[in-house]
Amino acid sequence: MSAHIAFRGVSKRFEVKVRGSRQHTEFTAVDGIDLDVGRGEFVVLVGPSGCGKSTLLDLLGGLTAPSEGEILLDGRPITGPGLDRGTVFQQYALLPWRTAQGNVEFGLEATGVPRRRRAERAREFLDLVGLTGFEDRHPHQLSGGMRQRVAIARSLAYDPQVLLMDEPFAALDAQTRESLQDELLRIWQRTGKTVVFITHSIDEAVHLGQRVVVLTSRPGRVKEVVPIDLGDRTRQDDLRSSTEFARYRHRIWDLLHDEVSRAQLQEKEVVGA
Ligand SMILES: Nc1ncnc2c1ncn2[C@@H]1O[C@H](COP(=O)(O)OP(=O)(O)OP(=O)(O)O)[C@@H](O)[C@H]1O
Repeated sequence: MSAHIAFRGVSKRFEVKVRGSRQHTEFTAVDGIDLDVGRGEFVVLVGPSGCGKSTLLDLLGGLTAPSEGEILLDGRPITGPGLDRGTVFQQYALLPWRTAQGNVEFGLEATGVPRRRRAERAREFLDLVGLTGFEDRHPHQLSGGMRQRVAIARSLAYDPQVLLMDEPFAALDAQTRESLQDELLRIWQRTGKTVVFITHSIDEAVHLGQRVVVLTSRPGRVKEVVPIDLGDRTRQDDLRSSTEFARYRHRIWDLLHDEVSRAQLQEKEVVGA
């Protein structure tokens, strides 16, 4: 199961206090976002710090509502959180007192799946992320990469249509990160989910995305959408050192470079204000 996502003129403003006064002012985090993500597509969002990437994911998750515009999931507006969307954050967000198995089952408890079926399903998805044999370990007995695999298994087990990933591999070492990227691509191919993935890493964006959406500095707008045509990445050993990979990396770096400089200037203005 997967779903089509449509952002239609989405803006998000926050009320913020004016420093040194009781007054509030409006702060535009993202502005006029129009974007379609196809069923089963893997889209990566990149942009300078503070450009509104997490805000967009919160909107998709239904944790906040747009100030303008709407987000449609298979044509229906998102009005709140739901089991049709699963989220994986940078921090593992696992329950420390539950085993890997217990954490994955936890995700299923809200869905009304009977207990025995929950256990089977949890085992199935722990197997999918390569954790067979680790079912009974608690989070503190697992490595960072393994914990993130549990988080992915937990999100997939209740069969959401969309997987939302907010820098899920940012806290991991380079090798673990690369192997989890490959694993995620294999899981995506097997499950056919629509994936929206946020990262600060250009390499990660090129490696994972079928399209990379480059956002402008604050307020976040779509600067450019770059289609990445690298074929089936799971079948190529040394993709990251290929010339096409380098070309995409350079293209996105170019697009981001100006925006990052602008974002740094904005930060200086805020600090100096
Ligand atoms: N609840 C809130 N109230 C006020 N401002 C907010 C709120 N949430 C986010 N912001 C502001 O909106 C802007 C976008 O934040 P967001 O976290 O979406 O950016 P980001 O691109 O994910 O940043 P980073 O890459 O650093 O994680 C920031 O300037 C942030 O301070």
